[in-house]
Amino acid sequence: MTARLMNGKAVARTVRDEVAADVSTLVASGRPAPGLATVLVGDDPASEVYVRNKRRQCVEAGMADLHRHLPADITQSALKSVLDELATDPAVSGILLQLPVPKHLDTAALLARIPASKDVDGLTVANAGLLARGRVGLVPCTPGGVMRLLDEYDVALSGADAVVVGRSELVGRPMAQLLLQRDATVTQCHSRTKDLVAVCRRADVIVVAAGVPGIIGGDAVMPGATVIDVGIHRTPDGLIGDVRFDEVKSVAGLLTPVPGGVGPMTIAMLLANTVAAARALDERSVGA
Ligand SMILES: Nc1nc(=O)c2c([nH]1)NC[C@@H]1CN(c3ccc(C(=O)N[C@@H](CCC(=O)O)C(=O)O)cc3)C=[N+]21
Repeated sequence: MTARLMNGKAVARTVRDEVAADVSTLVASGRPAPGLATVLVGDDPASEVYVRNKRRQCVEAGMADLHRHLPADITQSALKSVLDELATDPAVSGILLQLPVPKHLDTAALLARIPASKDVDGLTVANAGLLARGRVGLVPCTPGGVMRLLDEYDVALSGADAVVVGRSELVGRPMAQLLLQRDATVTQCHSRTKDLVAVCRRADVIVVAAGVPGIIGGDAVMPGATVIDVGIHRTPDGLIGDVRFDEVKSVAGLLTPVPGGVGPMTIAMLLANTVAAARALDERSVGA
C-alpha cells in the first residue's frame, strides 16, 4: 500500500481564504481590521523565519501586522511591560509570544501577562483549562490545524484508537484533549513509554509530536492507519519530520509530508484564531 498524502499546503490556503473573507466582512461592517502582535525576542534564525511567515500571511489576509522585535538581553520586567501594553491596546486582537524565549526569561510568567481573550496561541492557563473541560476557548494552533486536516480528509475519530506521541504544552497535551473531545480512545505516549512501537501499532490515528527526528518507522504503523507528523528538523539534506517518511508511506493509508503538511496549517490556524479573537472582543464591547 502507498499512503495518500495529506496536502497541508492546500488546506491551509483554504483556511486563509476563509479568514480573508471573514476579515473583509468585519471591515465592511465598519469594524477595524483585526491586528496580530507577534513578539520576537532575540535573533534565532529559525524563529525569525517562522515569524516572518506569520506576519506576511497576516497582511495577506487583510489584518494589521503589529510586530515587536525585542533585543535578546531584554529584562523580564521590560518584556512584561511590552506585553501589558499590547494587552490593553484596542488595535491588538491577538498576541503571539514566539517560543522559545532566551533562557534568562521566565516563559510561564510572561505567558501569564497575555489576556486569555488575546491568547491566539492558546497557551495561557485559562485557555488550556477550558480545553481540558471540553469547552471552547482559543485552541493551540498546531493541534487545531491537525484537527482541521483530519476533518478535511474525513478521518473517522469517534471510537477510533488515537495515539499521541509527545506531551508538550504546545502540541501533545492539547492534541490529546481535542481527540478526546471527538470521542477517540486516546493514548498519550512520551519518553518513558515502555513499548512505543507496540502502542502505536494498534492505532487508527497517530499524531507524532515528539521532537525526535525519525522516531516513528514503518514497524510502528498499522497498515492503513492515518499518520500525522508534527516534527520539523533542519538537516543538511533539508527538512525532515519525526516520521521516517519513506518507510511509513508504504504502510499508512494517509500521511502528512514535511514540509507541506502540519506546518502551513499552524500558521493558518493562527490567523483564524486572530479573527475569532477580534470578533469576540468586538462582541464584548458592543455588549458593554
Ligand atoms: N509561540 C509559538 N507558537 C508557535 O506556533 C510556534 C512557536 N512559538 N515556536 C516554534 C514553533 C514552530 N512553528 C512552525 C510554524 C510553521 C511552520 C511551517 O510553516 N513549516 C513549513 C516549512 C517552513 C520552512 O521552510 O521552515 C512546512 O512545514 O511546510 C513550521 C513550524 C510554530 N511554532
